[in-house]
Amino acid sequence: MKLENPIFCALDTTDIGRAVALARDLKGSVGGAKLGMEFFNAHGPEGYRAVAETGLPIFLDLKLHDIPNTVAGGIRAVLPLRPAIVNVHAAGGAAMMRAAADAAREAGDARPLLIAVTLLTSLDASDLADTGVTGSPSDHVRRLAALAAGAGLDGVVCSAHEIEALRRDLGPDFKLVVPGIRPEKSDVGDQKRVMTPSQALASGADVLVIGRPITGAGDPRAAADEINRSLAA
Ligand SMILES: O=C(O)c1cc(=O)[nH]c(=O)n1[C@@H]1O[C@H](COP(=O)(O)O)[C@@H](O)[C@H]1O
Repeated sequence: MKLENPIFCALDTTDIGRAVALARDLKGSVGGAKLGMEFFNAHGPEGYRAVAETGLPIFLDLKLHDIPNTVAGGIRAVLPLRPAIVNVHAAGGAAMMRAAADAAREAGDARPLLIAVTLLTSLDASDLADTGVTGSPSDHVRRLAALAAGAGLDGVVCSAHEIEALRRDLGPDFKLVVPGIRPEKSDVGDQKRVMTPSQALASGADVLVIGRPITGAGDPRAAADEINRSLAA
């Protein structure tokens, strides 16, 4: 999937009117919209459809992580919405990811890309150590990404810092979806493994997931266009 515009804007809000207005406003300036637990838990499929009607491809970010049968059912339940991308947590293990991939294939030609979250971009080496995992974030991400590839997934969510290693490990076709994107001088907030949009794209990201730097701006479309200019430079 080489998108004309690699930016998927995270519409993290419970305000359905705002989400739809943002999607309409951003349509010519981003490649897609991401709807995650904040929006989907509040508005479900109906809210999803309201945003999807704008015509933007949707990344439905549910980060499923449960036993294989339950995750397969969770994926199956959202296939009628025809999302472009859905995700699970790689930490759910190979059997869970295989079950999710099998369920996604039931959509035939409308199969979404299925990707696995590796290590959240809000975590750094010290957070990882606190969870009892020894080794660097990069080693952890590479291990989980290899597991995801082996289970038949299309790609992973990772930070921009792992892109080069993952490209070496898993080749050019494995999709790398990258949040933790912060333009120069913008507020990092709760993200820890961050990079600028242009550096992340140059490293080889397929999708840049960007939320607050766009949605928190006074003029979200102008913020997205500014990022686009930085990508073209
Ligand atoms: O799966 C994700 O999309 C995701 C994974 C991850 O490791 N880090 C991460 O920030 N995200 C999502 O990406 C978006 C980033 O938003 P901003 O930090 O506002 O740009 C949020 O909607 C997060 O839920």
